[in-house]
Amino acid sequence: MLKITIIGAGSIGLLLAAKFSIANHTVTIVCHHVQQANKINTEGIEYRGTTIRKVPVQATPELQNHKVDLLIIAVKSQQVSSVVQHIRMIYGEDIPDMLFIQNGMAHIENLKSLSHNILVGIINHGAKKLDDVTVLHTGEGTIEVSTYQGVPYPLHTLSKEDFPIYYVKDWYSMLARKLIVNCAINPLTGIFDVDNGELLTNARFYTILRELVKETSQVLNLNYEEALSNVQAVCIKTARNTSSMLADLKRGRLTEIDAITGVILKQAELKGLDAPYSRFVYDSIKGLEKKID
Ligand SMILES: NC(=O)C1=CN([C@@H]2O[C@H](COP(=O)(O)OP(=O)(O)OC[C@H]3O[C@@H](n4cnc5c(N)ncnc54)[C@H](OP(=O)(O)O)[C@@H]3O)[C@@H](O)[C@H]2O)C=CC1
Ligand SMILES: CC(C)(CO)C(=O)C(=O)O
Repeated sequence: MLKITIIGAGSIGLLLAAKFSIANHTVTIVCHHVQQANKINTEGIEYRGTTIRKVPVQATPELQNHKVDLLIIAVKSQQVSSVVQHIRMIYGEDIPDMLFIQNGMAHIENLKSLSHNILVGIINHGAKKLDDVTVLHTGEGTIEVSTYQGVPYPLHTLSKEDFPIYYVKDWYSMLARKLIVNCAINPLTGIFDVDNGELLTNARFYTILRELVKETSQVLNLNYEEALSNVQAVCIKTARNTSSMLADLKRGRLTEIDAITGVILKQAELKGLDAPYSRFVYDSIKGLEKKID
């Protein structure tokens, strides 16, 4: 059994903490606020999926210099930079193996200064934090992980039949595949205020979705047909999901648009390509964020 510390007690942090604790791993979750840590320590985490379970989990408001097998960084992309600095401050050079699970690709910039064992992953689950101790598993899927650098702890020990984790050889193509999904689904659901499935069932939205997939796959030099069928499959599988971007807008929070569409716009500029659909959705989401201010 592994010793795991999870930094970030939001939707994904709570989901992973509950699932790994149910599987008998020793999990500590680092919360941003002391009240949440206290609540988890007294009440545990309530996992709501096909079953409902109260799971005892240890929580702390401060990352501690404990030897663990794996440090999972489950914060939003824009929070990774300060979390990495904090990890360095607490652990010095003796940092445990780390797993970063953010959407998009912007967090990769923050990993370049580290010379430690690093895994990156993509989460194909839907999760929603209902309150400090309750997480709703809104869409069951898989987790894919890949080695970004070094020789991290083999993750197959964490994989379970009902919560599978697959190893992927090439981290870049794994993240690029997910990036196209997020570039297409997240901003459009945010702009139109619809669940993921409606991007397929509404013919006008679907036309725009296809153009976005065409444009982003061209910028990333990936096959359009494969990318489109992957995006369609995710829309079907997560048809009733509120995307994380729409959820952030509804909660009055900044979105991960810079880590998602922002990356495509930078790549397009470097390659001298036009990306008008991406530019449009980027500015639209930034405009919606301003409305929240
Ligand atoms: N939710 C989902 O279904 C999916 C999410 N993802 C990706 O997973 C990542 C995490 O998403 P999600 O869990 O939804 O995000 P949330 O915003 O729900 O969770 C992030 C948590 O990290 C906390 N946090 C921020 N900074 C720190 C810090 N310095 N120390 C400790 N905790 C901190 C936040 O606290 P506070 O709220 O106080 O800022 C928040 O509780 C994102 O990149 C997202 O795109 C991918 C697929 C699906
Ligand atoms: C796969 C998808 C689009 C599921 O909603 C997601 O990753 C997100 O919402 O950020």
